[in-house]
Amino acid sequence: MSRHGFRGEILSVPRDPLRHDDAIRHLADGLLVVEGGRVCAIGPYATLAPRFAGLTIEPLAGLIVPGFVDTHVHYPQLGAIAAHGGQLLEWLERHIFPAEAAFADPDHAARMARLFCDALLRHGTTSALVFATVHPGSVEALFREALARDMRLIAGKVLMDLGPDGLRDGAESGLAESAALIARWRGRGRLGYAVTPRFALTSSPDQLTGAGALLARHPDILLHTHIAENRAEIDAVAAAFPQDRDYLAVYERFGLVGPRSVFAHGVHLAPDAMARLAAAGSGIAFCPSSNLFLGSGLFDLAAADAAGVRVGLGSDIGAGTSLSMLATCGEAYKIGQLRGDTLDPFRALYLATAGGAALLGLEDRIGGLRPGQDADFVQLDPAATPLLALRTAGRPLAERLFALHVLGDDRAVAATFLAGRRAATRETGAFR
Ligand SMILES: O=c1[nH]c(=O)c2nc[nH]c2[nH]1
Ligand SMILES: [Zn+2]
Repeated sequence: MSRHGFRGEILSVPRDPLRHDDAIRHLADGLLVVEGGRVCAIGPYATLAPRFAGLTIEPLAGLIVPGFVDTHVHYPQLGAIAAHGGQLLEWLERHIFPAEAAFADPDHAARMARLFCDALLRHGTTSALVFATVHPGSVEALFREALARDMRLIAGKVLMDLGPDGLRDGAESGLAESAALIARWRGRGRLGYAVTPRFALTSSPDQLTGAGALLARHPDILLHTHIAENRAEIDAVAAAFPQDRDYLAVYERFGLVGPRSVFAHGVHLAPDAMARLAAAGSGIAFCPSSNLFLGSGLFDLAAADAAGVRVGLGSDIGAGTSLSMLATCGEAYKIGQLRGDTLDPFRALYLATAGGAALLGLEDRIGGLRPGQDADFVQLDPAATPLLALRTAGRPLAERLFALHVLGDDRAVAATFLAGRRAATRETGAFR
């Protein structure tokens, strides 16, 4: 197997800085050695290079970080980003359901899947947990594009037998379609499947029961849904499920709350629900730009941390306002400011990389640039714009990183590497 080296400034945060003093790995002049798509070695150039005589070494300017992990994003909503007016339930009806209905057309799904994968890579996102639509073809289209690029995507057909006209499956047919997708795509490339009920309001008890059974039957798949995002949504769930003590209890009753469950938002979870999530080993995708855009509320990261709930970051396009996980870190910081809880830039990078990987059960595979992990990484350009250049020149690492969060986006991603191969550059876009 051929080896290839990359030399540059390398930063990774493989463990949570909140819980580990030595979490930050910084190499001012580092060497990353890749073999067979995996990290073979990583360390200071001066000590590592002599161990790899004859190695082809490519210098990379800027800052090398692990590929970003977006733990909650809706690919069919890419064209509905920045839709004006209305909080969650109204926004879904007005903007999102019509956009998703268009995915009944396989050609549209194929076009949007291509655009989405290209866009993820241009933003430095190499792994993601993705909502498709109710149409099985929307998952097929996404998996085809991700497989062709060797991206690590986890996705699922949306279960919504109580959805609006034109965007509904049957309780049974939706589950059968999910099972068929699992059988067809499991184990191909770096793809994964998530059972994906939209939220408690759009699935019947029969469908939620079946979702729980499907999850129990397949120990390698995830559960991906929304929870406690918006006050009106929570009131509607309480009215629809009067026998359950809170929103989480609905999912608990149907066997949907476990160590492979990822819940988007959790903005309005009471301490008791946070504690139950932690005890179950479930995690939350914190989606700051979405929560601000829809006026949903301010996620309490400190409460999740105190309870011991695993957290990753999500762009939540189309409610989110940027696919960039750099920008998402910046938005998470602003929510922290409004809560009196200052988010450290290294912790933010952890949440956007190894923390997200852990949320998806992929901590051994991605997120930390550790030997043996997939060599998915990003070359950031701290001087991508005149303002970034002004703010980062000669500054300490923490300041440069924070400036990238607040001022950066896809413009600051010079190149994205998948399994050690250049998969996109700022100049050329993504390669197919
Ligand atoms: O942010 C969100 N986006 C959605 O598409 C959705 N559906 C249910 N709840 C949701 N929240
Ligand atoms: Zn969402």
